[in-house]
Amino acid sequence: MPHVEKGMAVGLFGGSFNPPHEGHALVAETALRRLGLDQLWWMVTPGNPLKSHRELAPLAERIRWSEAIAPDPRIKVTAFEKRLGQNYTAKTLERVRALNRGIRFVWVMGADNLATFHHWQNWRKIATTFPIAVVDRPGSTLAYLSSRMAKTFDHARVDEEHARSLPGRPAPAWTFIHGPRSAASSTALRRRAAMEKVIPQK
Ligand SMILES: Nc1ncnc2c1ncn2[C@@H]1O[C@H](COP(=O)(O)OP(=O)(O)OP(=O)(O)O)[C@@H](O)[C@H]1O
Ligand SMILES: O=C(O)c1ccc[n+]([C@@H]2O[C@H](COP(=O)([O-])O)[C@@H](O)[C@H]2O)c1
Repeated sequence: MPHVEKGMAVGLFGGSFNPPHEGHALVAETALRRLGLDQLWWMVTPGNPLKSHRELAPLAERIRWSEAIAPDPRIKVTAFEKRLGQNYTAKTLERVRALNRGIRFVWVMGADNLATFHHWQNWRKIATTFPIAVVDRPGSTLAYLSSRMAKTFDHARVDEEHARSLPGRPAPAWTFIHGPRSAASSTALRRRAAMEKVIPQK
């Protein structure tokens, strides 16, 4: 895990990054700025437990691509979940907390994940242990109206005006951050790359 100093505010941004793109970079920069973070850990997962791994590029490549797209020194690209030998976020966060007392962590994710968050292993435990920042994504702006997580923890929603206070808040506490958006997606990039293989571009 990256080195941290006591009292720091650290965002945890997990993803497949298969491949990483400008949308991810925008989420990272938005989280750093709006949450007032000292660091953002860009956590490349060995594999999302809910997604097929058929098209998943090797971890080493996803790390290398991520480092190239995230030059801000506050962004720490890491894949420590692989070393922990598991890919469930609740378990990862338990380890992160145990090994980093005195750090103010926030889980950061795109709004599309808000809609499916209640399918994650021990999702209530995550939401009652870590503050959560949800960053807007085209197509998922209204996810907070219908998602089970948002409904369950409606009482714990923090106005985005107070987003900077999120790292210090006891969970449950979550906010939805609006701002510049990017429609980029890894699926679209993989499709384009596959097309270019079939029809080589000049
Ligand atoms: N364009 C985007 N805007 C906001 N959040 C995003 C965007 N793209 C990805 N994210 C968020 O970044 C994290 C990592 O996403 P992921 O690596 O799965 O990218 P993806 O483009 O959604 O991939 P795929 O298309 O393969 O599902 C997730 O929390 C996701 O919600
Ligand atoms: O723990 C789970 O059950 C779980 C289910 C789905 C996704 N996640 C995590 O959510 C993060 C975003 O995943 P992804 O594939 O949308 O980039 C990544 O860190 C995944 O490991 C975790």
